[in-house]
Amino acid sequence: MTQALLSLDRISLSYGDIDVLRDVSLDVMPGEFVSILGPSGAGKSTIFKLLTGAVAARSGEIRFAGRPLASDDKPFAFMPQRDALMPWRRIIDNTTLGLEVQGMSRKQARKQVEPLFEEFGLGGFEQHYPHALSGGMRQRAALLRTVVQDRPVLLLDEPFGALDALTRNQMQIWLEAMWLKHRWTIILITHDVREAVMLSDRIHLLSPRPARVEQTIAVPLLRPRFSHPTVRTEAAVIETSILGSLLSPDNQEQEGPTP
Ligand SMILES: Nc1ncnc2c1ncn2[C@@H]1O[C@H](COP(=O)(O)OP(=O)(O)OP(=O)(O)O)[C@@H](O)[C@H]1O
Repeated sequence: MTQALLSLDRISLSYGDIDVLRDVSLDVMPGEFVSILGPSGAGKSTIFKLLTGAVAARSGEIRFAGRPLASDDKPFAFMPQRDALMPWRRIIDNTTLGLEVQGMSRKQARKQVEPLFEEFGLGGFEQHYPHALSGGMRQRAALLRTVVQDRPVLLLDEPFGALDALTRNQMQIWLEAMWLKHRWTIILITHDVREAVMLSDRIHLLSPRPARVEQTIAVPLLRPRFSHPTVRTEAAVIETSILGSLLSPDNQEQEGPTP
């Protein structure tokens, strides 16, 4: 059996008195597209903060490639909810930012990102500023900045949450095509059940806070999914079942005060 690339084993975490994660266990296989789905405030973004070292667990273990994750291990490239493009930097220089932070010169970093602009649908926009780009283009630029860091795992925190429905759908189709080509290991946080079903190999469904993994759902649908009419029908059945779990009375209760 293939070894998990990443595993969280019984992770618990609090912010002061607020219990956020309680015994969260999940794993991600190499090259897998995994989603984390759960109610608002459950603790989804906290899992990414934990992986990127912004917060520490009270108990439990994170393992990466079979070893406990050390504090100076940096196997994750993180794309935040908002694109976080710097308005005063041209798109090319926004996409080099992650590499520059790692210590690469801007000149060298530009050489690395330039060949990828066409593939990310940004060809010809290298010298533009972010305000001149559509919402979808800005998200692709933010994803390009994340991908070029060449880390083993991409952490995408609701990357399409702020987009209109049509652009969002186009971005999902594009992301699946890019994933099929590159086979990145992706963890996607989303509120959108259909998005999780259409994109993921597996979905880790969180309970309300304090979060634990309520269910892990395999999505064994053919790919590419968006161009298969029968896949859409099968996806709708999985989506209905997940919505049933999320909306069940057990899943509506929150423990303690909402901060
Ligand atoms: N720095 C912090 N200090 C105190 N409480 C926090 C802090 N960060 C997050 N929280 C609380 O922890 C809980 C989990 O937050 P988190 O952002 O991880 O949830 P989420 O599932 O990503 O939410 P959403 O889907 O709404 O983005 C929330 O109740 C939030 O208010």
